[in-house]
Amino acid sequence: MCGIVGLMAKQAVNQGIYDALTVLQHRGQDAAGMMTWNEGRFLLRKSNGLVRDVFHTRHMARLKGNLGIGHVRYPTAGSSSEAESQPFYVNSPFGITLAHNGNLTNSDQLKQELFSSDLRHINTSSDSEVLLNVFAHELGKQGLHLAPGDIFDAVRRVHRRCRGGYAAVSIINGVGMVAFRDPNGIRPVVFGTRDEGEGQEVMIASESVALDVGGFELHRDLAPGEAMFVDMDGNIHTQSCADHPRLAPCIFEHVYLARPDTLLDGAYVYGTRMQMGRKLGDRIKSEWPDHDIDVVIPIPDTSRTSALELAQHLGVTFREGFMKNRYIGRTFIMPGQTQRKKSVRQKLNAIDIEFKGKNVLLVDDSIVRGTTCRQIIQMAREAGARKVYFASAAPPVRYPNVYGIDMPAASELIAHGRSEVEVGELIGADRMVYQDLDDLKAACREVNPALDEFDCSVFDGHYITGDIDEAYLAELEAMRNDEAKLSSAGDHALVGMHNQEDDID
Ligand SMILES: O=P(O)(O)OC[C@H]1O[C@H](OP(=O)(O)OP(=O)(O)O)[C@H](O)[C@@H]1O
Ligand SMILES: NC(=O)CC[C@H](N)C(=O)O
Ligand SMILES: [Mg+2]
Repeated sequence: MCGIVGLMAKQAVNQGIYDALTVLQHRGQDAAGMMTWNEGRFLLRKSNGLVRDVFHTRHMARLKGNLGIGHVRYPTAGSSSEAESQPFYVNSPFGITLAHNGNLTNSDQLKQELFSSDLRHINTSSDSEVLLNVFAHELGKQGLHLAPGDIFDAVRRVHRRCRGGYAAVSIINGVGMVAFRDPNGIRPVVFGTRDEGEGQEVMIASESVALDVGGFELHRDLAPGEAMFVDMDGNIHTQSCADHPRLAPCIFEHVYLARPDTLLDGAYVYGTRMQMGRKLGDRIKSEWPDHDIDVVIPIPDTSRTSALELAQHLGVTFREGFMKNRYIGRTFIMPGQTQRKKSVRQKLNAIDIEFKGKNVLLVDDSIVRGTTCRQIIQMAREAGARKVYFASAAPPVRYPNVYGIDMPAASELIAHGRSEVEVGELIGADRMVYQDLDDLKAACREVNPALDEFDCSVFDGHYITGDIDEAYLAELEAMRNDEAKLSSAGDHALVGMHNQEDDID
């Protein structure tokens, strides 16, 4: 769940891309990058860090041009080296740059094919570099003069070759901007336009909030398997490029990943989270009608929307019992468990008077590794709570994610192989309440009834791309568990080939 943005405007795009990336920062805090296109040349700045730390005034001044793409990264493949931050670039054919949100599940096989049949070299361990090269190779078959149909044909072959979840935005030197979404629509991507008197300007982004901030009118989501091409005059061309498209978006976007003010596949995330709160309230009403909850307390930030609705639905007082340090980012998407653990207490502090002598129901949007809830329950007890109950607006997370969320190791998931009651005992709760998976789906459908299928793999272990088996998951776990990532942390010292001398500071 990285964030991507593409912008074609009538004036310089650097500031517009920067602003969009800051709005998408919640999708990736590890690295940020921007590639602009100016008079036939690409200009790049990318580095590890938050948007505000990566782009300084001197970088912004050099990122010239009316066309560009940007990325905020939360790695799910390869290393966290700067060299694997995005956008990526390849010189043939034409000169192409690409930014990707998602994760390819057949990237090893593709890498092999790229080398042995397509005569292309992949220089990093990033699956995004693989995706770019597959796209480049397929475009190369279309000849020198690209019509929209040529680009769509190339994307069609990309879909045939690539497996997994992917939303990508790309610039082809001198030709235009391209975006495409995987045939299952797992990862989100939307587009919109703005006209400030000089003609149509186009923005493509992971979430509609980026368009809101830039003053763009949202047109719609890209459909699963659909590609979009914006020519150099700003004309938009779209075409479905998948053989069997079906919409099965990642339901975890609604649970945690996306901002509440985002509209995803026709459903406001704010609305779906409210419905999650109501459904959870219903479950408490039916399974625990004689509950003795005095107060409902959210665990900021993401659970707030559901917790407030749950409290109202139950008719119980809602109170903000934890104060959040606004200068600490999201803990779940931090790279290592030590950092994640330390950050919970740095981020959240209890307000004693809301806990003293009370039976509190703490509500979180989800429990993944259990890092947050274990410490929060402890803090609630230290603050004087009599009973500490815990509710999760999502069902138990029991299976790894392979489509762009960094949950690669089942053994690190607190609910893996455990019942709901066992999780409650392990985290030290006096009672545990989880959302039911059918209720979670129903919560989303209540906001947009057209949403039929979802990728719910982290909850039900069903991988909709059909290519995931035990061996794949075992290999992924071995490669990307926290310890393995820690031992490759020295990768930060790698030299990135992308850096121009004046990019390095
Ligand atoms: O069980 P865990 O492994 O701790 O993961 C789940 C927690 O992590 C997320 O919070 P985060 O701090 O990332 O972001 P938020 O401020 O948006 O809630 C999520 O909202 C849960 O609180
Ligand atoms: N979270 C993502 O979308 C990650 C994109 C890509 N797989 C990377 O690791 O950079
Ligand atoms: Mg949270």
